[in-house]
Amino acid sequence: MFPQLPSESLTVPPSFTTTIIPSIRPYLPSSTPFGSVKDPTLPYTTLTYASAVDGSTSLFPSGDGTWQRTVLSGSLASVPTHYLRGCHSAVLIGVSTAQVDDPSLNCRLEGMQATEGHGLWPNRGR
Ligand SMILES: NC(=O)c1ccc[n+]([C@@H]2O[C@H](COP(=O)([O-])OP(=O)(O)OC[C@H]3O[C@@H](n4cnc5c(N)ncnc54)[C@H](O)[C@@H]3O)[C@@H](O)[C@H]2O)c1
Ligand SMILES: Nc1nc(=O)c(N)c(NC[C@H](O)[C@H](O)[C@H](O)COP(=O)(O)O)[nH]1
Repeated sequence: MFPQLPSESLTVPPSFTTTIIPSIRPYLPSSTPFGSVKDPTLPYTTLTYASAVDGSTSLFPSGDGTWQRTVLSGSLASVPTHYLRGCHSAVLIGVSTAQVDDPSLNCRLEGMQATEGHGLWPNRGR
């Protein structure tokens, strides 16, 4: 059994504000001047994921045939995840993630306005 991903509000460590935010700010949608975007008619997209050392993003138990919610990262890694959620208009996930994780996809970072979940996922008939 894996522990649940943390659902409480997340405290921002001072080092995140002083070192991490300045390094990712140039890549955020709100900081990117239209002139540097190749095609401004396309959505500005940021890819974020957690992976194990072998590159896996989730357990897929053989015999079962379904994805399984798999906790790979800790609460410290949740801080940039939620910061990015707060900087984007929507979060796109796979349909299996919606089925297996039932994620809230909101921003629970202290000091950033808490947003309602605003996830999108491909339907593919499910
Ligand atoms: N670690 C993370 O950061 C992270 C993030 C989100 C979800 N997850 C986990 O991922 C699992 C579900 O993932 P999902 O929602 O993307 O599943 P999904 O089944 O909805 O989507 C996977 C898609 O990838 C396609 N695909 C499979 N192999 C391919 C290949 N070789 N080339 C091209 N396309 C291929 C499939 O046809 C399918 O459409 C859950 O267990 C969830 O917990 C992990
Ligand atoms: N950062 C991160 N570390 C992980 O170990 C892991 N498995 C994910 N993957 C995404 C995860 O599977 C969930 O779908 C959402 O992180 C849940 O989102 P909520 O907290 O409910 O808003 N993401």
